[in-house]
Amino acid sequence: MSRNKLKSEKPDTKKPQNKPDANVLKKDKEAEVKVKELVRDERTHKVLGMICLLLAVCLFTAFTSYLFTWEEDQDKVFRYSFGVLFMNGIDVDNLLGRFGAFISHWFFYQGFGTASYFFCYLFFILGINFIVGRRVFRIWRNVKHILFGLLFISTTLAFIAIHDGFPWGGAVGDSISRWSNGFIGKTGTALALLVVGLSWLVWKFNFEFKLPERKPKPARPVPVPVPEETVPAPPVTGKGKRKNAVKGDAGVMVIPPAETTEEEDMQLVERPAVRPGITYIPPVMNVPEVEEEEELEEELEEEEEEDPGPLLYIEETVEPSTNKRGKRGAPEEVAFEIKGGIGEPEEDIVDDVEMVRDPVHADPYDPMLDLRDYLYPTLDLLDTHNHEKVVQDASELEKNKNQIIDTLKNYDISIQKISATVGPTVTLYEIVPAAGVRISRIKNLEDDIALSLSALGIRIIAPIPGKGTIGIEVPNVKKSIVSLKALLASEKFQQNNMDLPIAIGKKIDNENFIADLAKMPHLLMAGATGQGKSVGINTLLVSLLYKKHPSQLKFVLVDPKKVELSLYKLIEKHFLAKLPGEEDAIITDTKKVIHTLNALCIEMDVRYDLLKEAGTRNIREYNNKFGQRKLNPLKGHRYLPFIVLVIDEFADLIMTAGKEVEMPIARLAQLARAVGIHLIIATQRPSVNIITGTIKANFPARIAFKVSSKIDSRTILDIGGAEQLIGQGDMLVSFNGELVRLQCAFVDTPEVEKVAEYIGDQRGYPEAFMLPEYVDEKELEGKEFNLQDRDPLFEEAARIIVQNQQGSTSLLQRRMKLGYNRAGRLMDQLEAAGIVGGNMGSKARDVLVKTEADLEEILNSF
Ligand SMILES: Nc1ncnc2c1ncn2[C@@H]1O[C@H](COP(=O)(O)OP(=O)(O)OP(=O)(O)O)[C@@H](O)[C@H]1O
Repeated sequence: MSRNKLKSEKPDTKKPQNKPDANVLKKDKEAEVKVKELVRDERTHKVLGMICLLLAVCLFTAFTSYLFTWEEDQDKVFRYSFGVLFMNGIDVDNLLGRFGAFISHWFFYQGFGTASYFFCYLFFILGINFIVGRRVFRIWRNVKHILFGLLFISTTLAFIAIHDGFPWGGAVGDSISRWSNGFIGKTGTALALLVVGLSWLVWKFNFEFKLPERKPKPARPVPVPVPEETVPAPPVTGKGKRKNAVKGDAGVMVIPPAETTEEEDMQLVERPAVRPGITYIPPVMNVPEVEEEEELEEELEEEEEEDPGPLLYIEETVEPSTNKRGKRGAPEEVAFEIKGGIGEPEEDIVDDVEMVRDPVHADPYDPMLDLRDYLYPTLDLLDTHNHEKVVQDASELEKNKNQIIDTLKNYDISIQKISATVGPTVTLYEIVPAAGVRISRIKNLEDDIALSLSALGIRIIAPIPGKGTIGIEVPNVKKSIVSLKALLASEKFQQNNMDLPIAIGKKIDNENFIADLAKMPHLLMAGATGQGKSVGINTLLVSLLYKKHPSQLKFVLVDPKKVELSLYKLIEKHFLAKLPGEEDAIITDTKKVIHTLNALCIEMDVRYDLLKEAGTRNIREYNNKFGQRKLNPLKGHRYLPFIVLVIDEFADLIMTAGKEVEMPIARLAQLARAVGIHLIIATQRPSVNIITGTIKANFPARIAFKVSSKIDSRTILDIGGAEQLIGQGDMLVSFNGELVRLQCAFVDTPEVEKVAEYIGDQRGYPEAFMLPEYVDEKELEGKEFNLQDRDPLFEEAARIIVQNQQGSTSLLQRRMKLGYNRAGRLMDQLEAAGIVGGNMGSKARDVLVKTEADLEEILNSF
């Protein structure tokens, strides 16, 4: 393996003046990072949690003991005040000794009386939240309740037990009660307390003060065409109500179609959300099965909106309606309220869990919360690589310019104007030929001009697309390195909104070339050995690691050379995907490559099914919808991370496995972009038997490092030129119909190692992302099965297939949560039992049994 070491790394002798300052800054930043890490550290939270719980228990013990010992201890606390804490000779009866006696006296007598127990509760919930690591209790809401409780209960108790020696309401309750007695009298205070207490209960439980409805008299003969009572608004606040809305038919508010008058129709036009005669179904959680719903309720109960799991979803079934009386206010109110809830700051949400649980009020699902503490790698892990500003000798420029002019003159080509753009490794001389000079003439003289300029790597671009000029690229004598760090620090990289941003390199005009791999949508790289391919792959992978969260991206790494990508093993539990049961996430064995590629095809098919069911066209829309909880995880929906497949030495694979590798790659390349699977394929030998027509046709974005022949250049880019590159990361990128010369960004192996370690040291998922199981059809073929040895899930699978009239293995996988192997075996058994037809390749099998009754008959006959 080439260790990607800079060939000419020199110690930096000329340190700039301001260097020490930069170091100071760096250290400060590190210290800050450490403090932040400490504050975010799970263990710090757990320790804090335990301290809070200890405080809660101590206070509870001291308070409870105080109830029985206050008379004995009060004198001593009065007499010695703070001294009671420190004077050894004082005997107190409180279970927590002098501390207990003092603290309880302080809370009860000087504070809030019995309401002080709220403090135990406060420390308890803080402790639980810290220990569990998520907000089991909502602190702000509880603090509001506690404050109210402290004031209300202490005042009420002080008011009731005004003459009792025990400090029921403490000094606070006593003061408020006395002030109120003086202000509005005892009766006024009693009434005020009653009203406040009742108001709180009403606010909390939202009792209905409805007079019993008059039941329609069934015997009454006169037909009433329209019911008198208005349609109640779909419930959004009461818990029970919402539950009603969820459950089955009862939850779906169906308003019978009604005839409208012309006038009403006119109004309806103005309010397009409400049209006559259409059923209105409030946007509720549409859970298919009651058990599932109950499970969901429990989950939500635990979760609240603070930790949004994937279980909350919304089925988009809102349809407009009206009722006869024109009481469109009811449904509209709901819609209005729902909208109002979206985007409200969480802590400001009115104090009712139900509203929060209303699907539309729920927070969007954020996949990043799984690893919420994840820290993106920092730029200081990367090196600057004696990155100097691109400067070129004025004399070199002058010399080249004169030589170009002279050479062209020798061939009777005169020019109007010449200009130069100095890039990191190459300078572009742009020539405007004199009127009447044919461009093809210059093009034909390419080799002669190169010879005359006696420099390697001259590339003539005649004409430069979009300009009427001719370009001559001449390598610089002194080349500068483009460090990946500089690219990643650029605004273009930091601020972009791309799905999979990759920093590739710098153009000749020093503009950073940053592209979206998701748009490419796949990338083919070729280059002779030692020209910068491995560095190129690292550059791409590292730029993705700097921008993506582990929940958003997974790599499938194929490395037949076994050493190039091994560094990434460290991030297995964060960013890598692998086959179930495999030990190594980085695939080096050809057989396993075939399995992995086929597993990716299955993942692609499953994703397509999910997208179809969700009515979305691509992964972005799908994930958005899932994020808004509109897709039911119980139906197999899940957040889909992007998957980037990287194959480092494609030629090796094709040589050993041929079609078996080519077929799935071609399938993936053709279809996988919409479902977020993207391919980066690199090869040393870009010959036609390796980069076949099918592969080429599906890889519109291609990168060529220096190759050994013009033919190779044509194979990869469809045009010559790559053979004239100068190596060391000099590349041509063909993307969006344009051919651009770039200097690839450089990232050294130790830097990649540091980034991988930085990520690997953090908490990851329990294991790598699992790809679907793949079983070789050939291995299954010819295996007769005895119907007596049916899979225990056979009957369930048969019912699912017949109910859905769809003979698809992925349906079984999703519905029954099975691996591909088992679902495939089940399908074969169903075929043997005559329930489904034969395998039809990528299409679903025919379902031969049409009704469930027929199926039951078959099942009973076994
Ligand atoms: N972008 C770059 N900027 C500067 N130097 C580079 C760049 N890319 C590569 N190099 C130099 O070229 C050397 C070889 O690069 P690299 O290992 O990527 O080649 P390769 O094509 O992967 O070779 P092989 O196929 O034999 O592994 C590196 O060690 C480095 O010194």
